[in-house]
Formats: sequence, structure tokens, C-alpha cells
Amino acid sequence: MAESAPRRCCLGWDFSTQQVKVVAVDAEMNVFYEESVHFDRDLPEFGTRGGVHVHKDGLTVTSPVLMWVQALDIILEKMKASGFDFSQVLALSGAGQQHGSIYWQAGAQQALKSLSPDLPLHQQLQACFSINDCPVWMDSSTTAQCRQLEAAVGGAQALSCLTGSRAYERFTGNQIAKIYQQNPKAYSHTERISLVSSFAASLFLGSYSPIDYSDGSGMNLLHIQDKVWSQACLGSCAPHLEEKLGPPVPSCSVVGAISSFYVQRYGFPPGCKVVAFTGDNPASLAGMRLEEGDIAVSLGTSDTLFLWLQEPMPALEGHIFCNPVDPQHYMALLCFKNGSLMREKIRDEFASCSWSEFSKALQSTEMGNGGNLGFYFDVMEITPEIIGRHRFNTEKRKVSAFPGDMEVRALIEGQFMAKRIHAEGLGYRVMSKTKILATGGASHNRDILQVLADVFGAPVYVIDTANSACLGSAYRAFHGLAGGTDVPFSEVVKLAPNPRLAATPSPGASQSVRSTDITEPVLGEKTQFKAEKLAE
Ligand SMILES: O=C(CO)[C@@H](O)[C@H](O)CF
Repeated sequence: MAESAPRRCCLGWDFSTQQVKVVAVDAEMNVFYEESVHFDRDLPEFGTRGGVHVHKDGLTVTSPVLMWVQALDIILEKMKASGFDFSQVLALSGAGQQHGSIYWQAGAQQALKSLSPDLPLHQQLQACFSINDCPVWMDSSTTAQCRQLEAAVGGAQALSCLTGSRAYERFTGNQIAKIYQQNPKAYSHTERISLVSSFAASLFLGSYSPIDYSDGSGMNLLHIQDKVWSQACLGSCAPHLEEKLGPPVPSCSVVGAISSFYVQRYGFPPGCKVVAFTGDNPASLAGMRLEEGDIAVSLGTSDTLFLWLQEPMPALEGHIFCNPVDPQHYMALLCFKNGSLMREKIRDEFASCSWSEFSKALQSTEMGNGGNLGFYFDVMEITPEIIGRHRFNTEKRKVSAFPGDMEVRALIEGQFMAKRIHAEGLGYRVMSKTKILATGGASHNRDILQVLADVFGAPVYVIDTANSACLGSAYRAFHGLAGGTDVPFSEVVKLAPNPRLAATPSPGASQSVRSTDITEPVLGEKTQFKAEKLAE
């Protein structure tokens, strides 16, 4: 490989469900290197599928922690073999799949601090974990622990107000409670509990890294206003938990310098800074460079909304996390299970299985669909918990069908209206400077994006988010290097490529909004559904 000129850079890591990935970003915010290791393909000896083990009960889902460690060894060796110049790395940060938990055996920190550069990490950390199969976000085996936690703090809404979410099975506090209850010996031999993000940071630090506020918000344990562990939540989950977690830190914190292991084995500079790692979704928010008032809509198998919030209103749907790039603000995540699979079903049933026919149907029907509303949930929806197809005509009467093309528009308008209404339920407000960033498969359909612009009354931009968590991590490394909270994140990353404008609101889209109350049990008894219909 030709010798390339030295290129000062930051690294952004992502320890996701299926792989470990890294990107190198230079001072002009250009990505010039990337590498990855896929767990199933490159570490078949662990026998994972999609990076996880689904247990026989169909509820418990875990990943082997030593697979993650070995994946880091492999990716670093691949970088070294490719001639990557580690000496140019100024700082690094990273992301981890949210909610997963790692249990460090008593004495493990000593092993981390005394790593020999002559051996790979996985050979030296073999005996460092009290639990080898770590619970991950796909686990749904902790319903009992969720109910115990909600009862301990005064109910689901009280827990949401305290920690940003009602109790969810995948959230870490409930997972820790299950381990304490079902494997007390392992719990008592555990000296530290990390998230996947802080675990990965610990590997680079050569000591335990603290949990950051943003990923810590996904545990049902952190008081998101005060940014401290909630004693009521800790007490409900397990004893001596606070000392096992350590104090949380602002997400832009420099948590230390890279371990000498990496300096001696790979040639990292001794002064290379490690900036707190965070969750994959907060890192993606950073990678998309979301700003106050912006909203990101990931239109994939399930649709995910990323919101930037100043004054959150925690609810029974969705999740509020501390903001990863501005410690005064927050972010929200809303997941909608009926995403592209629902769009594909309506395409097949009403647009001859053709996206071009689907687009023609949107083009041939008017904004507001003549006052007809449709909400389509062929699988049990998460936000809210509801199933079935629900259509309302102009008189708000339930009907069993619309004419073909109107079915298509009703689906898309209904999906985006539901998103706007649930987002506003969490405290989001469209602002004059609001940008909607669209990503995912459906963001390639301009007619779908036009409806998105009309429903929100804001311009829609498209952005490639293939590496958003890695990219956001590299950006956050630069931000930590620049002084973190003292310097606006947007200033640090202003040279990064801008998203492309794809659609602006049609004339009359926002002015013609009128409020129509639809109090419908079908839309979830938790949600007083107030549909702002796009009138004719
Ligand atoms: O559970 C989730 C967020 O709450 C997922 O997006 C995981 O972070 C994926 F790794």
C-alpha cells in the first residue's frame, strides 16, 4: 500500500448487535478509512445468529462478551495489516448497542490495567467476566422485574418522569435485577457493571470507563433531570448497585488517555484521548448532526424517530434520553413497528406491487385525502400498543375501505401524522428552523417525502446514515478534544457534508391544518388521539 501522507484524525467505533465497525475521520470531517468485523461470519466459533443467541424460552437473548473482545483484536489486526497509521489518531470515541450489560469479575480491573502488548486482548481477559453471556436489547425476559420497578417508584408514568421511560424489558436495570435474583453468586462476584458502550471504552482505557448520561438514560436507573442514579430505582433492582455502576459522566467527557497496550502493540500516540462512549442511537443523532428543533425519521423495517428536545414531557410511549452533544438538552426515540413492511403490503394490495404505481397513487390524490384518515397496524404496534387497520371518513365514522389510491395516501399520511402527534406528545414542537432528516429505504421515494414535508410543515432533507453511529462517535471524539461542553458540537463539525434538500411543504399544507379530535380506543387507550387533518 503506497505510503499516504500523515493525516491527523479521530476514530469512531460502533459495537453494534451484528458487528464491530470503525471509521477514521480527518480534521476536515472527511471519512477516509473504515473497517468492520462481523460476528457471525468472522467469529463462527461463538455460534451466534445476527450476533446473538436466542435462548429456548424465546425471551432470553444474549451475546458472548468474549466475542466482542476478540472482534476488537481482529479489527485492530486488520487495520495494522492494511497499513493504517495509528500514530495520527488524536482521540477516539464510540457507540454500543443500547441496554446491554457486561459483568466484570472481581479483580478484572487489575487485569485491564496490566495488559501485556505481546498478547491479544481476548487471551488476557478470558477470566474477567462473572457472566459470559450478556443480556442484550433484544431480550424480553424481565417483565416481572419491570412490574417490580414500576411498583417501587409509584407506577409507569412516575418511572417515565424519573428516568425518561416506563419500564421496558430490555432496559438494563431490569436485566440487572433478573441476574441478581436468578444468579446471586455471579452478581456478588461482580465488581463492575458496564453498558456495551462503557465496556468498549474500558477496553481502550485499560480501566473501567464511566457510563455516560445519554446511554445511561436507557437503563431505567438514571434520574434524567438531575443526572444521578435514582436511589429508588437502584434499591428496587439490586443491592450495592451504585458502587458497581460508578458515577455517570457527561457524554462529551474525556475519560482518559488510551492504554499503553495500544501504544506499544499498535503505535497509538500516548496522548490519544478516549472520549466517553455512548449508545448507538445517541451516537447516530450526533452523526446526523441533528440540531434543536430537528427531527430524524429512519424509514426502515420499523420506523424510528429521533427528536431533539429542550423540555421533554416523558410519556408512556417512547424514550427520553439525555442529549449526547448538549448536556442541557434531551433527545427522544420513538419506534413504530409497522414501517416498511406495512408500506409494502399496501403497495402490493393497492398499487400492483409497484412503487411507481404507489407514487402515482400519491400524485393522483390530494393532500389531506379529502378528510379520510387511515391507520394501519398489521402487526402489533409498539407506539401505541394496537393492531388492525382503522379507517375514518370525513364524518369521523369508521369505514372498512377507501377507493384504491386513497388507501395509499391514507397509509402514508396516517403514518406521518401518528409520528408527529406522538412526537408532540413528548414535548417536540416544529420550529421555523426545523429540518426533517429522512433516511432508510423509503427515503428514496420522493412522493413519500413530499407527504412527510406536508404533514410536518417543514422541509425534508435526505442523509446517508449507513455509518451514522460510527460517524457520530468520531465527531464526538473531535468535540471532546475541543473541550466538550465549552464548545458547541455544531461548531466542531461544521465542515461535515450537508444533507440534500428533497422536499418542501406544498402551498397551504400548514395553513390548512384543522384540529379534529378522534378519541378512539383503537389508537391505544393511553393515547388521546388528536389528529390534525390536512384539510382540502
Ligand atoms: O433498543 C434499542 C433502542 O432503545 C435499539 O435501538 C438498540 O440500541 C439497538 F442496538
